[in-house]
Amino acid sequence: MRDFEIPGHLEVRDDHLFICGVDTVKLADEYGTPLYVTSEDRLRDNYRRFAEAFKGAHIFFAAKSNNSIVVQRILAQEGAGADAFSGGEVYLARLAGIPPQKILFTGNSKSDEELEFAVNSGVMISIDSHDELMALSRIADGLGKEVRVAFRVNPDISANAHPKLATGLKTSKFGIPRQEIVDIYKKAKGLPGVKPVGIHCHIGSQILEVDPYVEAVNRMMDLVGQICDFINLEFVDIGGGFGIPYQKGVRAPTPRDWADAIIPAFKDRCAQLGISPELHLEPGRYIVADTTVLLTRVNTVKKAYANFIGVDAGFNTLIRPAMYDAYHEVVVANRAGEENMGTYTVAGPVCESGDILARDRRLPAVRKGDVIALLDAGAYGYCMSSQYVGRPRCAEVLVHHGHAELIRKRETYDDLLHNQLIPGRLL
Ligand SMILES: Cc1ncc(COP(=O)(O)O)c(C=O)c1O
Ligand SMILES: N[C@@H](CCCC[NH3+])C(=O)O
Repeated sequence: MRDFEIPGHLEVRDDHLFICGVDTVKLADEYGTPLYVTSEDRLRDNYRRFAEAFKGAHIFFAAKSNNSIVVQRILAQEGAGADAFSGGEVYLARLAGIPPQKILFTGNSKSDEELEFAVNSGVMISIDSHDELMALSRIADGLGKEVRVAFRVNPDISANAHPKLATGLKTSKFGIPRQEIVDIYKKAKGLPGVKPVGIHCHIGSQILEVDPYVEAVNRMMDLVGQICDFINLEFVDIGGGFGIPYQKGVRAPTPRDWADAIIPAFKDRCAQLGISPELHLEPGRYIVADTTVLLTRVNTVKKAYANFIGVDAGFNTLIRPAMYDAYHEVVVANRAGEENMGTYTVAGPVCESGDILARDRRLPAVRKGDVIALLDAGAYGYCMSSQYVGRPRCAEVLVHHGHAELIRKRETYDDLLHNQLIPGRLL
C-alpha cells in the first residue's frame, strides 16, 4: 500500500498506477521498458500555476532540465521563453518555436562557435566572464550585429542546496564576482556589438526556502542601483532553482509562496530606485519534474545483504540517485494497491556498486516481471541519460487526456555504433 500522497495526475485504479488516465502497466507492455512517461496535462498545469503566481514576470524555461522538443513545444505554446545553456539548446529552443527574443543563452564556458551561432540566431546572451565579453563583442561586431546581453553575477549566497547543486556561492564556477560587476557594465557600454540590457543570477537548484531568493533580489538590486545611473536595465533575471517535494514529509514552497516573497522585495527596491525593469525567472525542475514517471521492469529479485530488485533502468537512465543521492518515490505499478510486505533496494543493470535507484523501501511483495515506477523523473532524467555499459537509451511517451503517443523512439544496438568509424586498415 502506498504510504504517501501522489499528485493529482497519478492515481491507483484496480491496483495499477495510472497517469493522466492511462494505465502505466499497459504502457510498459506496449512500449517496453525503461520508459519515461510524461503527462502533457500536468506540464501545462505546472506552467500555468507558476506563471499565474508570477503574473507580469517573464518565464524562461530552463531547457537543460528536459531536452524533449515536444515538452518545449508545449511550453512555447503556453508562452514560455527558454534559458538555453549551449548552442544545442539554443537550436532546440528555436526549433520548438520559442522566439529568439525570449531565449537567453547562458553558460560559463561558451565556445566562439557557439557565440557566433547565438548571435546569428538573434538570442540574448548572459555573459559569464570578461574574456567572454571581449570575444562576443568581437564576434558580433564582425558580423555587423548588436547582441542584447546580461551579465551573470556570482551573488555569493548560500541557498542550502546540495553541494553539487549550489551555483551562487563565491567558490562556484558560475558568474562574475559581484565586486567586479559595475566595472564590467561600464566597459561593455563602450564596446561595439553588445548592448547591456539585463542582469542575471542563478543561486542553485532544488532550493526549498524562499529567503535565499529575497537575499538574491536584494544583492542584485544593490548592483542595479549602481548600474542604472549609466545603463537602462530592461530586466533582472533571478534564475531558477525552485525545489519540489520528492519525498513524503518534505515541505516545498508553492509558486504562490515564492512569488509572495520575491515580488514585493523586487517591487520595493525598484520603487526606491524609480525604475521598472521586468522580472525574469528560469524554472526548470518545478515545471517538469512531477510530470513524468520512469517505468522499469523487474529482471530479478535477490535476497542477499538486502532484498535487491534488479530492474532494467540504472544510472544510465536516471542518474540523479547516483549523482546526488537523490530520492525518487517508488511505486510497484502493477501492485500499487497491495499491502507493503518487505523492504527492498532497487538496483540498476550497470556494472557499478553506486547503481542504486532507491534504498530500503517498503513495498508490496515484488516479483520478476513487475513494473516499478519512479516518480518525479521529468527533470534531469532522460536528458542526463547515457549509453553506458552498452545500453541503448530508452523511449519516451506523452500522455494527454487518456491517450499515449511515442515522442522519442527507443534506441537500438545500431545506435551504439552511431557515428563510430572503423579505419579501413582494421577491417
Ligand atoms: C542558469 C540556470 N537557470 C535555471 C536553472 C534551472 O534550475 P532548476 O531546474 O533548479 O529550476 C539552472 C540549473 O540549475 C541554471 O543553471
Ligand atoms: N542535474 C541536477 C540539477 C542541476 C541544475 C543545473 N544547474 C539535478 O538533477 O537535480
